[in-house]
Amino acid sequence: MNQDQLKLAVAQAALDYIAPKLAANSVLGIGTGSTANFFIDGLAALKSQFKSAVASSEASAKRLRGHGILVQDLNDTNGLDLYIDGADETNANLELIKGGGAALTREKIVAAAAKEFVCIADESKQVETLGQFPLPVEVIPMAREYVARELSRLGGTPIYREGVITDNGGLILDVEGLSITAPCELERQINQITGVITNGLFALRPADILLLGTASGVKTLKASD
Ligand SMILES: O=C(CO)[C@H](O)[C@H](O)COP(=O)(O)O
Repeated sequence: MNQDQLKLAVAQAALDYIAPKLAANSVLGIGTGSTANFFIDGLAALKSQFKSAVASSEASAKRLRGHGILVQDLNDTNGLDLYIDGADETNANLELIKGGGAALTREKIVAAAAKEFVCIADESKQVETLGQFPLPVEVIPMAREYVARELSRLGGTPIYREGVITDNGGLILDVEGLSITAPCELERQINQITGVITNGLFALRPADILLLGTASGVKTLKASD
């Protein structure tokens, strides 16, 4: 199976996982990226079984609406039942790096508001220690170089993702060369830097369940399985 086939398989597994949990008033948080897109396309068939979706990006909102799924503003909901999204990296604790698609801040907000976070990823995303994938950090534009200097002091090499402006008007620095052995601590530390909107570590709010696409089928993993 190639990577796209693995992504499709985990998207289908996520649809099977959430289907029995859906109710007429369910509001779903929906992520961003190619794996999430497979999920959104499959979700169209279930649209009569839940109320609405809150999207973690304008791109996902557009795709959801294209399938006739009602998209709500998070502020108009009373929280989310489930959040389904991909990841750039995951470790055994289901701590993640996200933000390869520059949607990390809204993804983190949607994750925070959700009762259950279902992560869907192919096996290339599984690592022992987070940090092989450069850690995205969203910053206020005028703080870009200041934040970059502070991130260098933490031992990383920040690279400005040129030409990218997030849905929030922020910029992205991708921090290379980090070996993240204490993800919660680093997540807090980076968020303390003035000018940082948020960073792509999902350790303080990790996934609750990981559906991992492997050559031998989709595995269902919980933290430290
Ligand atoms: O965090 C994300 C977007 O900001 C995505 O979940 C992450 O980049 C994975 O993307 P893909 O499913 O295309 O591999």
